[in-house]
Amino acid sequence: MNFRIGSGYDVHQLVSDRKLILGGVTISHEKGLKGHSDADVIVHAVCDAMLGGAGLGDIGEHFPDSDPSFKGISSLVLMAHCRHLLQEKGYEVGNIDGTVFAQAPRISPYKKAMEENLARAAGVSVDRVNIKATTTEGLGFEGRGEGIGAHAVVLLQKLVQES
Ligand SMILES: Nc1ccn([C@@H]2O[C@H](COP(=O)(O)O)[C@@H](O)[C@H]2O)c(=O)n1
Ligand SMILES: C[C@@]1(CO)OP(=O)(O)OP(=O)(O)OC[C@H]1O
Repeated sequence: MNFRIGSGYDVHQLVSDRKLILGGVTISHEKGLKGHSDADVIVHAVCDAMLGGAGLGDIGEHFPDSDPSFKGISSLVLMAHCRHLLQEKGYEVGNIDGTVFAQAPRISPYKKAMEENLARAAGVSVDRVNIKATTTEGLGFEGRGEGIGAHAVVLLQKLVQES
């Protein structure tokens, strides 16, 4: 198979005593996301899409939250590891499309920096990464500012064998 596709979804709770890190960018906000790692919800969704596309399970299976070595870790480090797992299966990232569901803060000023960080971790050029954001029009847990959700789709392509 030359191509495979994966999807990922994640949610983290917004709490007062944490930094808000999205796509590897620290964003000034009164609350941050709670988690064992840096709780970078969009990177987690991308990791799950990478792993799912390759038939490699999910992020919690590879990086359990019971493991102290992952406490506070940058999720971009976990994503770079996912890239190596894909390589071992003979795949590389084709493109990444992700969506952040957040009533606040405004994500658009940070999208470019997020795309650059994700591209670096995936080992692809930045034109292969797209990050979108949407409010939920005040509805649901994201709309009430209780948490942030993220969804991602990742295309995987077969690595070209060098002759
Ligand atoms: N946290 C967010 C949410 C949305 N945006 C940008 O606003 C535009 C409109 O969003 P809707 O809620 O009406 O879908 C859209 O272009 C989003 O990129 C944002 O920057 N931060
Ligand atoms: C990333 C990991 C690992 O530190 O922890 P969290 O930051 O809590 O994130 P989550 O999306 O709940 O699950 C994956 C985890 O095992």
